[in-house]
Order: sequence, then structure tokens, then C-alpha cells
Amino acid sequence: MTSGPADHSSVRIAVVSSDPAFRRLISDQLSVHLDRECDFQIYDGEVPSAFLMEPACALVTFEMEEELSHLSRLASRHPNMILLAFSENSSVSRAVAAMQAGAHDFIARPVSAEALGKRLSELLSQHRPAPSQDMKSIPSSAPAVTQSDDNNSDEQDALKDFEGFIGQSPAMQGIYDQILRVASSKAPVFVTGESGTGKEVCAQALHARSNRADGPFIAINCSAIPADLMESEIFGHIQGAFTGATQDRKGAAELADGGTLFLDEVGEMPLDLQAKLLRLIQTGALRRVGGAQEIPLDVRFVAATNREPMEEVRVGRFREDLFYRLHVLPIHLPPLRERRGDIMPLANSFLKQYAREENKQFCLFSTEAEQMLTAYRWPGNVRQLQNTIRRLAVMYDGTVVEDEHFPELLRKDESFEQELNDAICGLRQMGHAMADAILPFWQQEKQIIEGALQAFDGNISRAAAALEISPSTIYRKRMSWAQKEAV
Ligand SMILES: Nc1ncnc2c1ncn2[C@@H]1O[C@H](COP(=O)(O)OP(=O)(O)OP(=O)(O)O)[C@@H](O)[C@H]1O
Repeated sequence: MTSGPADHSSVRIAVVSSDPAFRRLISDQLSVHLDRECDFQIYDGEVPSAFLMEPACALVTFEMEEELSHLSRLASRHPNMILLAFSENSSVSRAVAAMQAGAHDFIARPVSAEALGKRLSELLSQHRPAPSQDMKSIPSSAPAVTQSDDNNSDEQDALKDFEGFIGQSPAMQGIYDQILRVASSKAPVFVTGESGTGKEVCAQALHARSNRADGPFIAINCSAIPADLMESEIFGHIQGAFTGATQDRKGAAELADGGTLFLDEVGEMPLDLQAKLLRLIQTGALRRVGGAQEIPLDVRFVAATNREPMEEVRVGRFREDLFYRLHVLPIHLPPLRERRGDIMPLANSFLKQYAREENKQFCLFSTEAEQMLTAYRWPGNVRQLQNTIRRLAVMYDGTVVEDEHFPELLRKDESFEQELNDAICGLRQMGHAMADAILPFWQQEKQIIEGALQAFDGNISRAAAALEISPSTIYRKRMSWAQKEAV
């Protein structure tokens, strides 16, 4: 055994490898790439029966199948030690085997000192707990957010990147930043984005980060409630207000008093109710259906739509005054295809969740499956990805998710092709229409000159002066048009 400089404040790292090149990489090059002082204890291949002082982390190379037992032994003897396995065999099955033996991470060799230093610093700062026996972690190619091994849903939540959101793409970082900036205001927030992009998650995050987080969060989906029930659902009613109103009842707005009211698909609300909502936002008070009493409320409004709100205003489905009342703080959630870097973190997290729920062993995706997931267009966004992973966790068994586990993605993306074909046809037709609409030069010239003559009541001199041509040109042109038209 060799050891680095002994320093009581430094982190102890055991290195177990029979490969001199690997040992040299650690002893000569690694420390400059680590974000803390480390004391390396280097063991020459033989796994020690006991460490003098238990290291925080062990780096173990293994090339033979039999060496897996070394890993398992270390993992079971030192459950609090971070265990990293290295192999020159970078196959998925080798990675899975290492994880199942209890490694927290698997790194294919050769690895640069820089990459190893970065990964090790990350792991040490996470100071992660020991892997559980039934669900092992996934390799280092996957993002850190999916790499904890706990089975506890509270810890799961802590692993989300931001208030229920997963995704570290620059676009999502921008969204988290926006949420943090506007959360404490009482001004309404208007969230737009395609279906399944996380508008409700966003509304919840706004609530959770506001100073009304201890108050209620009430969500109401305006497209899911029949129009005749919507008024009472939102504004409540008093006994006898209509047939079936057997007692006084609070609506969603009153239930949200002191908290946040999330109005999903707000544009689907009938226009008369939009007027009533506008009044509530303006006055901060409502009257229940059939009631005479004004009830003051303290509600923060978050509205959302997956349509283009200005277009809805233009066609008269969405009141313009309500739109501007709600559209104080806009947040737009980008579709998943515009933030492909988030696909695998989301997929890994869903896989972990549904494998656990369905009591399955799935713990990682094959390279082909990963390529397929990241290349797909996800028209249904995160919700579609979530459903896809849930389906495979129910339907299949195994440890590694393969591309054939996604038959629906393997099929051609027909709706996309259809859309693309339609768009191309549309463009062609537009091109034809535009080509058809192009008039011969002399006719366009005639239109311009005649337009000028009209503007000056037929006065040729003034029209010619405005066009900066001579009057004789106009006479000449007129004669030539007459000849052309006579043909
Ligand atoms: N970034 C994310 N991280 C984790 N889960 C997400 C994320 N975005 C969406 N989801 C999940 O995807 C599903 C759909 O999200 P949500 O209901 O918020 O979408 P939406 O935009 O409101 O959809 P719709 O317009 O159809 O109502 C939910 O189960 C949600 O938890």
C-alpha cells in the first residue's frame, strides 16, 4: 500500500487496482483536478480485508467477472463508502453488473484525470448514501439527478432539479430563474406552452416559492368542466341557486383564499364567466351564484393555455381586457424537442419511479434506446415521455431498456410525416399561387401609372412629375398597352 500526504482534514480515497497505469494516473495526475484535498491509499490489486481508517471513497478497477465479488464485498462491508468501479470493458452489461454488485457509479477506461476528477468531486459533494439492495444506481453517462439509490419519495423529491421540475437545460434554467423572480409578487402569471410541457408543475412551483406557500393551491381545468357547471365550480353557490344546489358551497376561488388559484385552459371559459373572472381580479371580491353578498378574497392568479392567446383574442374567444389583466407576468414553457438535453434526465427519473412502482429491475437505457428517445420529436412533450416509460415498465421485464421496448416510437412518426407533407404541399400551393399571381411587367407598370393618374385626377403632367418620368413616357406607354391589349 502507498499513501499520499497524510492530512486529517483531507478526504481519504482508497484505490484498488493491479494496473500500474491506473495507479499512476491517480497518484500523479488526479489531485490537481479535484476540488478538495485528498489522501490516496493505493492498494495493489488485492482488496484489503480491512482498512486502517475507512476511506470516504474507493476506486476499484475490475476486468474479470470473478473480480465482481471484490466489489460486492467492499459494498456490503462499507455501506457508507462511495464505490466507483472502472473497467476497460465498457459494455452495458458490464456497467449493470458493477451496479448490481453495489458500485455507485461505473466508469469505462481509459478515463482522463480531468474527467475522473470532475466526477469524483461531484460524488464527494453529494456525499451519497449507500445503494439499496433492490435498486442499484446507473452509470456515469446518466445525469447526477437520477443517480441516487434511495427508495424514499421525500429524497426522490429532493433530487428534482427545481420544485418538481426535472431538467437542467439552459431553457429550463431560464424558467426556474423566472419563477424565482416572480414567485413573491401577487401579480397574475400567464403560463403558455404546448400540452404536457409542465404548465401545472410551473404553477405549483410558483406557489411553493411564494410567501403563500402555506396557503392552498387550487387548480381548475376550464376545458374539463361543462360550461353550465363552471360558474358554480369557480365562484361557488348558495343553497337554492339552481336545481340541485341543496346547500351553500364554496367555489375554487374561495377555496384558494390565502393561496394560489391555477386556471388551466383559461381561454376555454365561456365569455360571460370571463367577465365575472375579470371583475374578481379587479375588485378582489366575488359573489357566489345566487348570492348577494360580496366576499373579499386574497388570491394569486396563475392562468395557463396551450393555445396562442393573442389569436384567441383576435377570434373573440378570449376577452382582450381579461387577457391583459392576466398577462402581467408571462412565462413560456418550451416544448421538449427544443430542450433535448432534458430528455434523458427525465427518462431516467421516470424509469426509476415506475420500475419501483411496478416492482421491476429496469435501471438504465441501452445506447440505442437512448438515441431513439433523444431523437424522437415528442409531440406530447413530457407527459408523452412519462407515459411511454410507464408503459414499458408495465409491459416488459429486464434490467436494460432496449429500443424495441418502444414499439410506438419505432413505428414511423406518421402524424409528423403527415404534418410535414401537408406543410410542404401548402408551401408548394402558395408558391404556385404566388407564381400565378405574378403579372407581366407591362401590366404592373400600367397599374402603377394608372394609380398615379387616378391620384391626380387624370392630370398627366402631375402624375409624371410624381413618378419622376416625362409626360411623353406616359403617352407612349398608353399606346403600347393599347396595342398589347388589342392582341
Ligand atoms: N420538467 C418536468 N419534470 C418532471 N415532470 C414533468 C416536467 N414537466 C412535466 N412533467 C410531468 O408531465 C406531466 C404533464 O405536466 P403538466 O400537467 O404540468 O403539463 P401541462 O403543460 O399543464 O399540460 P396540459 O396543457 O395538457 O394541461 C405531469 O405528470 C408532470 O408532472
